[in-house]
Amino acid sequence: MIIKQLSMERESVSMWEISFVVPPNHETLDFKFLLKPKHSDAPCFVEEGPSRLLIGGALGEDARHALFKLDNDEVLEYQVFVKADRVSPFDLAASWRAYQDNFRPSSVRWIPDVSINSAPQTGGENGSSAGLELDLEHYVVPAPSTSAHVYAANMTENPRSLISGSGGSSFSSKPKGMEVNVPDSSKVFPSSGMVESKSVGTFSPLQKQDSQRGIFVDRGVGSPRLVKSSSSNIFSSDLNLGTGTKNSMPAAAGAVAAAAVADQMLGLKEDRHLAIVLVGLPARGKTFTAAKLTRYLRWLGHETKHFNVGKYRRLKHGANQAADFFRADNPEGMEARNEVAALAFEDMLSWMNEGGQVGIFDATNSNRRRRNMLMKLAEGKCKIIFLETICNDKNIIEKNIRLKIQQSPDYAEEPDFEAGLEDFKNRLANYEKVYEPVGEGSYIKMIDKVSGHGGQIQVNNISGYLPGRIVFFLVNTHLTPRPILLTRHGESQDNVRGRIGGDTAISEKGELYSKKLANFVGKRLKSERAASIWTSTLQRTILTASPIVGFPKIQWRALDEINAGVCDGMTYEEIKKNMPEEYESRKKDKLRYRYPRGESYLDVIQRLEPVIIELERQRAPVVVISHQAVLRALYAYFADRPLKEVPHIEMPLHTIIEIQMGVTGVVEKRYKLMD
Ligand SMILES: Nc1ncnc2c1ncn2[C@@H]1O[C@H](COP(=O)(O)OP(=O)(O)O)[C@@H](O)[C@H]1O
Ligand SMILES: O=P(O)(O)OC[C@H]1O[C@@](CO)(OP(=O)(O)O)[C@@H](O)[C@@H]1O
Repeated sequence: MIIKQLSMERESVSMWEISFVVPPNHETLDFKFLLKPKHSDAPCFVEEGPSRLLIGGALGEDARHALFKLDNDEVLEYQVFVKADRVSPFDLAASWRAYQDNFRPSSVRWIPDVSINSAPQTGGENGSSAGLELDLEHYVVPAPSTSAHVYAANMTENPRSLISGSGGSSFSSKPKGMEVNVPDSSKVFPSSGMVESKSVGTFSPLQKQDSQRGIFVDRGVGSPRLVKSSSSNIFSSDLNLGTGTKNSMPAAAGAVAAAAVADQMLGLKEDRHLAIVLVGLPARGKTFTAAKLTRYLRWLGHETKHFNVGKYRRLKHGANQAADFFRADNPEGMEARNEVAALAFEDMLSWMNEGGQVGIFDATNSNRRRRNMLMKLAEGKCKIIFLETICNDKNIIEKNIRLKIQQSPDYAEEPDFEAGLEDFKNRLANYEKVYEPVGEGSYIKMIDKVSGHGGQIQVNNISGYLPGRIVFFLVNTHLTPRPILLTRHGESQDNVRGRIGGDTAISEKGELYSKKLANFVGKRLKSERAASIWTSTLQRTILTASPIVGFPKIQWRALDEINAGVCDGMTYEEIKKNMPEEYESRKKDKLRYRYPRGESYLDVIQRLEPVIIELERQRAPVVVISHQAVLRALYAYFADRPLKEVPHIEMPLHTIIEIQMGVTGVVEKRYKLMD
């Protein structure tokens, strides 16, 4: 679209920009121009006169000037040349929504209209018409803040003993060169982290009180009872087998699979805590892998923490240590590095002693001496599995290194990228000289997992439920970038009536969404050959998927909505009235509450584990059309949200959540196609 301003209004060019607005029946594609203040949030103005028409997907040239009456009765007149091969209904609809919302342009659903003063003279390659290609951006709505762009190492545990006031440190001096720009993870992403109650199935003080009063109804996975009773402590107290601490393992009744709980009960004491010790040269994806594994295990209900020795080093010795600090023949550097490694490991052991289950210990740990030191520290306290990441592809390593210079706090204060690069390569060379691949103990080696061929996993001396799951997870994960689109079905007839569960068809509005979704998917995945559409086995998702063509559709029972058991088909009001105890129990603990003869959110998470593994394994895009509770659980995995938040995550109808899995982790984008 080229917009030419009439000469008399030249001075307004810096103040206004033109967009368009479409009346509510925008499917007919008539529209009006919209004059938007360029640099303020003030209301915008709709063009005077009759609507313009979009004919056959193309906007013919319209010689009519666009007239805008401003508040002060001033009239602005523009000559607008439309030069677009195609104007998308999506653009127009989005524009209408932007107008509808507050009668002002939305900075979120930004409309790539052409600002008056940057209009190209003629429609060349760089002309604005390109901006009018169907632009799904118009549907973008803000996603809740996530840690997606935060360097994973910054999200790891804060050193107990290096943080002022926590005491117990072998470092008595104040950290020198204290890193100032390490974001406090709780501030960046308040919800990152763990289930604060330390329990996903053990009773919390709250539950205990309630159960004593006979109110709380626990139908956690581990509970044998279905009847309303003060049953919450049956499972968990029996399982308090005694590390002698207040958070004794296992703490996962109702959350993790029974086999894991059994392992915790029957295994040796030291086997009840697991340390996954990363091994590898710098820039081999250790922190990346550690963060991903932490997210997976937490989601499954295992208490897991990520300890990054780099963070300890930065706090103790400053962020800008040059490559020499990492030389094996620099005794001071070696001592300092071993010291912070030991400190981080001790912190991890202390946390395990307080009930922590899996510690992910993230450092190079690249020679036997260091690993021996860790094994000594772990003796009788936890089981160690080394996880080595090996990469033989020079191009990938080069890319990783460049990414590291950009992301790592080590180079945050190095303005010269090339200087940073050289220093990091020298550091790497220092590590390479003394690197000894793992050959001892229990280990998992990930070799060339990032190559196009998927690489391989080597495993030695691995047993037990959790190590087995970890291996399975690692076998299936990869870094091929691809989008995963999550959406609820279009509005169902039961949604209209406020009834939960059921298996009704979709409403008229739901049908409209199914068409819009099909359009969206067609556009978004138009260049994807191998994408697939996953639905549940319930009508409302299958019907929502039906207008989508050109992609295989798969029905998963695991994607069916939370089973509301005896409450299926009721409204929340009816449950409150007829089964007040059930209603209250759910309100109190929506995560653990299990509907009589139905499921809890924790049950849903457990049954979704194969879905997560399959989503990790797929290399092509996947569209998941499912239900509110199920999508909350899936989303929580990708967004690294703590379990306690899962039942309360907003999961609106008619909105697509796009998860991009790629080299820097998980990035989210949301599109709202309609209300
Ligand atoms: N298994 C892997 N092999 C090689 N590169 C990987 C692997 N996993 C992730 N990466 C990539 O390596 C980059 C740098 O990883 P990072 O975790 O910071 O390295 P490290 O902790 O080993 O220094 C990541 O951004 C990711 O793109
Ligand atoms: O856990 P709550 O918040 O009740 O949400 C789950 C409920 O959402 C509903 C709608 O109320 O899901 P959906 O329509 O997406 O299948 C119910 O079927 C389901 O019981």
